[in-house]
Amino acid sequence: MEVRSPGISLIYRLELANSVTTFAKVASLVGVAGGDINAVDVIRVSKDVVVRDVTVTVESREHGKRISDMLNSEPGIHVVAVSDRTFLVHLGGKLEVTPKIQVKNRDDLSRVYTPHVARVCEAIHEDPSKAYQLTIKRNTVAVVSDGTAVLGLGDIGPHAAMPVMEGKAMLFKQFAGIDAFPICLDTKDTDEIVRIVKSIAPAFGGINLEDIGSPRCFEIEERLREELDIPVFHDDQHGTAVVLLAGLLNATKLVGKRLQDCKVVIVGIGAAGVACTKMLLAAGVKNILGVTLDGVLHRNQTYDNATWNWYAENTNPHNVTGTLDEAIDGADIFIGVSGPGVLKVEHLKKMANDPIVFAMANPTPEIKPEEAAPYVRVMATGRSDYPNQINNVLCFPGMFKGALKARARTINEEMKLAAAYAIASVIKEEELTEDYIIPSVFNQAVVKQVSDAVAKAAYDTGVARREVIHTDNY
Ligand SMILES: NC(=O)C1=CN([C@@H]2O[C@H](COP(=O)(O)OP(=O)(O)OC[C@H]3O[C@@H](n4cnc5c(N)ncnc54)[C@H](O)[C@@H]3O)[C@@H](O)[C@H]2O)C=CC1
Ligand SMILES: CC(=O)C(=O)O
Ligand SMILES: [Mg+2]
Repeated sequence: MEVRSPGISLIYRLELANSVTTFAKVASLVGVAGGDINAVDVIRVSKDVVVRDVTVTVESREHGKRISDMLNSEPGIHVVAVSDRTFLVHLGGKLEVTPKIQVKNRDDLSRVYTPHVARVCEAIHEDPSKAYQLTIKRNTVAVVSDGTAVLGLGDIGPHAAMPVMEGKAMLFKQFAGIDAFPICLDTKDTDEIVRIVKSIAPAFGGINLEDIGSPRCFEIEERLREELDIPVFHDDQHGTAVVLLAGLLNATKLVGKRLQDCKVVIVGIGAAGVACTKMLLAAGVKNILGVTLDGVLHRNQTYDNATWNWYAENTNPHNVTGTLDEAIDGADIFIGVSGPGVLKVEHLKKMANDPIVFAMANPTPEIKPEEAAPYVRVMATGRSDYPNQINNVLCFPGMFKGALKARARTINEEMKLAAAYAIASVIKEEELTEDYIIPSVFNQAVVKQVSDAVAKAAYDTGVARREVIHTDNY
């Protein structure tokens, strides 16, 4: 397995005194310190000094700081500033609202705004379904979070959640042409979240719930699904489950096992873990074991968490007890949706032949692919810098594109299964390899096939509200 270290890209702005040092000296110092110079720009030249921006890949923030301190201590080198290229990408946020038409004169003004806009308002008042034709509703999704389960970072709050939600909104637009608004709520109260989302729903054709901690996420989604007539989709549950199933369909095909016959161990029985389990049960898998921080969920115990009681009743057919150490014995498939470092090499050695490991915690997986490589047949993570990225971004753009296209009132099981099979089918049987069980996010066939399959499933199951699909409009 080819593994690349992602590294951190830093830009060092250096003032170099001409009489004392040279850029060659800088390059040598950075190289010896383990930095990898990727680019050099001259910012300013004078008789005495040259100011250069030197872009360096470093292993960690600490490594970057050591290089900065080392350069600063050298005669003739002054580190003016250090910027992290990732932070630069986020400067001022990643999104803006752009009007589709320009207001060039009073006539335009009177049409897009008062007085003539009033006629459009009245038309919608008379027939609310016209909101789909005359407002942004038909192609707009709210990405709603309360910041309580952001990636694997936990409850970091609504302000800190914004970069992720802006990122999701960017992906909606880039991959599916859907306009999405990041909305981070400063409340963890279930009733209040339901009330707020219902109140903002008129502007949107769908609601993508994101990074809301479990078990509250289950009730929030369930109530919103019942009370709203637009699709409500908790991405961390269903997006993840759809992509997981797609990956497993291909991985099991590759290793020559029937998914239904596999023993599957899932660690992290939160939003993603519960939904992945339900998806696998729906796909016919019988032997699933769920592992929490307290061990394997089993029927001899009653849990405070209602979902875990359901889980214990519906999984673990042999009523295994203990920890991951016991659960992993003879497992064909490991699914990690928990946190970093949960899976050890010792666990891998106990798995059945041709182990399949999906270590999906973000940003740091349950085991590093380079550590697992000698012991697994198929390895996948949630990250974009390793092969086999099992990430819900393969699902949500196409899922909503299909649902909006059909003007579906909900997203049902059939639409999710259709999406999973569509993602899996992007890779032809003869193309399948250990490092290619799931298509790239950048493969344009993904959104097309997913959205077509989802829209078809919406029509087949009677939840579509649009009579004819005019694909050109989207
Ligand atoms: N690759 C992907 O597409 C996705 C990855 N994820 C990742 O999965 C993880 C969980 O996400 P959510 O389910 O949304 O969060 P969540 O907060 O709903 O659930 C996480 C669960 O994992 C448990 N957990 C944490 N450490 C554990 C350990 N060492 N052993 C057993 N259980 C442990 C927690 O107690 C909690 O029940 C995160 O790291 C997230 O980034 C989530 C959604 C999509
Ligand atoms: C990918 C994603 O949604 C997560 O890690 O939470
Ligand atoms: Mg998420």
